[in-house]
Amino acid sequence: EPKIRIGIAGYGNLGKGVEFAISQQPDMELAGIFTRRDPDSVHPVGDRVSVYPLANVEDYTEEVDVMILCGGSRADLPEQGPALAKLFTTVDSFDTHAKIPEYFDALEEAAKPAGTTALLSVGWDPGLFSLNRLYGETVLADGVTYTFWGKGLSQGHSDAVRRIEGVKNAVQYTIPSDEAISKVRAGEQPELSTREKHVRECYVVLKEGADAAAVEETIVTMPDYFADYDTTVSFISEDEMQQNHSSMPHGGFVIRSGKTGNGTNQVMEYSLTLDSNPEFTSSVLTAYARAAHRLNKSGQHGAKTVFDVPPGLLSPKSPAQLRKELL
Ligand SMILES: NC(=O)C1=CN([C@@H]2O[C@H](COP(=O)(O)OP(=O)(O)OC[C@H]3O[C@@H](n4cnc5c(N)ncnc54)[C@H](OP(=O)(O)O)[C@@H]3O)[C@@H](O)[C@H]2O)C=CC1
Ligand SMILES: N[C@@H](C[C@H]1CC(C(=O)O)=NO1)C(=O)O
Repeated sequence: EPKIRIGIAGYGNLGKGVEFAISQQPDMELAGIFTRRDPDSVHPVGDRVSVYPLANVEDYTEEVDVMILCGGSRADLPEQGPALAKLFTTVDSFDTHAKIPEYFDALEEAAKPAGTTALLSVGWDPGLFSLNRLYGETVLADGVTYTFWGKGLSQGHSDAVRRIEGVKNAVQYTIPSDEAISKVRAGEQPELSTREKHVRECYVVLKEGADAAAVEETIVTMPDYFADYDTTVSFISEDEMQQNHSSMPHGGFVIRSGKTGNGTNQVMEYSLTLDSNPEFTSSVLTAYARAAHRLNKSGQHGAKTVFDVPPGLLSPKSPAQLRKELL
């Protein structure tokens, strides 16, 4: 079996994580990195990795089996996703939850006629948490589901703030409400609004001469990202950013508490504790790249989500080997 040739579109936290993840896969090789910046300004981990201008990506359709899209969900993927799905089988981590249906349609429109396969919203949320919410609500039909994130750094929210005019650098931490979590764990099945479950803390380095009040207002009112949350914004120096906010831990859990029989209590839980959000997310993207390649080869074209991917396709092991490992 020839190795699956992976391309990376966009070299940031995720792009670097995918480069690491590929090196852990026996059946994959990195065909190249594609960036909108000057390729000479981008320094991969591996010293023999080719870096190309994204503008020339059409020249590489014969060299790449699966392109993993590592751009930002708010400003990059809405344009890059459909454009690249016309050329390649793709996997991305699109996470602007409210816009997933319209993004799905745009990818379907691009991939179907092109005979490519576009796996969208792969990661942990959306992604593995989505799967576990589905398992919970289908297995425990009578019940309630809760998702809590953090305390940790949300890459989607951090990226969204970094794109605001006047912002030089930014990170966003998501903090869950301990009170809400304890009510859920006590089995109280509370009704919780978005605002009652998490608060968001942003740390921002401004560009020279930027208007702090205008940046703060843009953040706290940002639809789909901050408008529904209590959000604080602190302005710090680049030194403070480098000293205090260089690691990207995160995590969280999905919990389904329900009843079976004559009111028997049952609880399902899936949790993550991540020292590196991007490296974990990149590992999910890379496993799903294997599945995307197989789906495409079997004629499954168009847009797909994690709900459409049989789990066995993620594994480098044969179906026969997996069957031996069911228990
Ligand atoms: N579904 C999920 O569970 C998760 C989803 N995500 C998603 O992943 C997205 C990407 O996150 P992340 O990798 O942290 O984003 P980054 O900000 O690190 O990178 C986004 C893009 O910005 C460009 N870039 C990166 N570094 C620089 C730089 N120093 N100067 C200029 N441009 C730069 C790159 O494009 P180029 O190389 O072309 O310049 C890159 O593709 C997030 O927006 C989020 O939506 C993240 C985590 C989990
Ligand atoms: N997509 C998130 C992954 C999780 C984290 C999160 C949040 O903190 O709001 N929501 O979903 C990310 O970009 O890190």
